[in-house]
Amino acid sequence: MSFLEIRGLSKDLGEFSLKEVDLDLETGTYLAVIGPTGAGKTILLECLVGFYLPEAGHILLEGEDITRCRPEHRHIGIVYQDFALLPHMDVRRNIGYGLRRRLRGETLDNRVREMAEVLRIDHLLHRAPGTLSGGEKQRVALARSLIVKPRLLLMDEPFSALDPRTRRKLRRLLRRVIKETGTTVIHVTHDLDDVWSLADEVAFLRHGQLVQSGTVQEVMQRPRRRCVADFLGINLFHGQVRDRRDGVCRIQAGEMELVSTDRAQPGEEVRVAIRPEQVILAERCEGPVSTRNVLTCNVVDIFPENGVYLVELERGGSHLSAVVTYDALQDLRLAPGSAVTALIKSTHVAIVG
Ligand SMILES: Nc1ncnc2c1ncn2[C@@H]1O[C@H](COP(=O)(O)OP(=O)(O)OP(=O)(O)O)[C@@H](O)[C@H]1O
Repeated sequence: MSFLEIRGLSKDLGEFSLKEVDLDLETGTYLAVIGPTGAGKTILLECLVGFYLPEAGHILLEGEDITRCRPEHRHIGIVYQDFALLPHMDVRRNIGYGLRRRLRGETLDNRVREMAEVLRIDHLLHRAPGTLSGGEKQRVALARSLIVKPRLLLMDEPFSALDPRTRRKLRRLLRRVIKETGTTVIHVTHDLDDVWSLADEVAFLRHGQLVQSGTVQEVMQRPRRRCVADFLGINLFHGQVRDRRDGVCRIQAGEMELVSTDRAQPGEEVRVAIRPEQVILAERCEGPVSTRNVLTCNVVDIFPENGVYLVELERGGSHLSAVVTYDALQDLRLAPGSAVTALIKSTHVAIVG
């Protein structure tokens, strides 16, 4: 039995439906839920917290079937992108809100102060939410959710309204607090940095369906479906294993022959994933090199992206993306129509199924 078991969870909202989602989560695991906009990530969280009752399926938390439980009986916390603080209460009362019926006076005050210290907002307890910065509000929202020791903490894009520096600081703080408290988390995000720096596992949703889930390494490095690869910006090819010898497989993928250290049987149909940042570009390649994949390509297009450049290459009708810096772009004199050599280590050609 897993800590959280979601079985065949379906919710029909007319124009959109969540379709038979199955998911298992062990205690203390941090799961990131990713996927294109409108995939149903928020609706999944809202079914878990009890805002929506599913038409079919079950949610078992620590073995207890909570599918039809009222939200307040589930002991599941939720943190939203817009913080959802109570504007007429100061920070102290906001943080202590969930404990107000169980604790009073000094005991409540002490618990609030302890949690505020953990999140480094103890100097803000007297302030009204309206006077806080975005990062401060989000720390108050986290403190308010964590103080009740939820069995499960759900977060819906909690950092999206914050600037990149605040986001980085808050991620570090959150990682520490979550590990210290042993909280199990499901975090919906569009930011792949959240996935890399916080999550143990990832689930990818699309059109209301769970397409792939697994460890961060499995999903982020080895997408098994085209839609996941496209979302993550990873090259994915279909091919057939021609042979396997000397510890490597030779795979024919369209006009490209790729060499991989991963295992597969000769004749097997496989999918192969290559991360764009693991494609090295060179003007030409003369003489022997240790890299097993040396492909002469044409540059189709070049796009700036996050401070680097994405170079779209073509070889015999197959397309391959590579990432280069501005300096490399200049040094190699890359431009649409120019020829370039792509070098990929056989350890970076991942057979994903
Ligand atoms: N109450 C509702 N009735 C009908 N459709 C709804 C309802 N709530 C949400 N939807 C639709 O369901 C789809 C999924 O919404 P959801 O908010 O879960 O997507 P998401 O994956 O969280 O997207 P984003 O990444 O943009 O936040 C959307 O097309 C949305 O318009």
